[in-house]
Amino acid sequence: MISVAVLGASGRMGATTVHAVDSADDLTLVAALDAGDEVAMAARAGAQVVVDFTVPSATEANVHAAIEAGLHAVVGTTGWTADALGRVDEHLKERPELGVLIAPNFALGAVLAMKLSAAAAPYFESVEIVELHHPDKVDAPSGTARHTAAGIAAARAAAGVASSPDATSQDPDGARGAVLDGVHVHAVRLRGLVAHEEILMGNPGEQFTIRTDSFDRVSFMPGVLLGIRKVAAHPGLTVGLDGYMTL
Ligand SMILES: NC(=O)c1ccc[n+]([C@@H]2O[C@H](COP(=O)([O-])OP(=O)(O)OC[C@H]3O[C@@H](n4cnc5c(N)ncnc54)[C@H](O)[C@@H]3O)[C@@H](O)[C@H]2O)c1
Ligand SMILES: O=C(O)C1=N[C@H](C(=O)O)CCC1
Repeated sequence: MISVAVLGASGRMGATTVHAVDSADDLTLVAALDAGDEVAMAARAGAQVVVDFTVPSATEANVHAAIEAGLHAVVGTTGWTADALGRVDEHLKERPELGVLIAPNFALGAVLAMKLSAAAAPYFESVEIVELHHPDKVDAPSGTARHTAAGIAAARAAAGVASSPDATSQDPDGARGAVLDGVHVHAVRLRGLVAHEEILMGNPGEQFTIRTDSFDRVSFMPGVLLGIRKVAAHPGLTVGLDGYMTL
């Protein structure tokens, strides 16, 4: 039995996670915490693993507090920078037995979309990303889009592929979107959506599109539960759920 505490338990993802953990035979929910609660309360409640679905401004401090408290952490909150990941990596050297999983997207389709787009990207001249989310989301572009762009850029750099062609010389209003690691990313916020991403790739005469859709937050739960079950067996920092999967 794995004892689990959820941070951000009153939020959309936190509440869904509380329900999923409660419904799993091999997991026990020992604490459902939200803003104003200390992470140390999770340890006092007997948690072995904390799950963080909070806000970008709080998640790094929560992870450091979890490490201090001797807890494994499974993190879905977005907004992580390379510097913040580096600080967690450094902190974990003091507690080498602990695992921290930071996954921008736990939906299995999204994990596959990130993996497949990196595999395909060197074979296409042009690559762009469109991410589409509910309008209550606070960060843009999405963590998933950032991770997707980084994977695509690394794969293209390793293969020596040139930048996507683009003759745009006038874009006073930023219509070409954000550029992350050299990849254009467009963010849509629309009532009715949950979480969606389309990766578009083009060559002369052909287009290849990878699309992943989360219509409901239950789509993230198999990945979250996989993370909770495996985090103790993966000491150190892992970024991306694919680090726990054979793909
Ligand atoms: N990795 C994934 O698969 C995945 C999926 C969906 C959402 N997300 C991300 O998860 C995060 C949460 O999304 P959401 O839609 O549930 O947001 P939300 O706004 O519904 O919930 C956030 C909750 O965190 C609480 N909170 C704020 N500061 C806190 C703190 N210091 N300690 C504890 N709780 C705190 C808030 O009170 C709120 O209840 C976002 O960053 C979102 O992008 C990731
Ligand atoms: O609803 C959100 O917010 C989501 N955030 C993650 C992201 O930024 O990629 C994952 C999908 C849902």
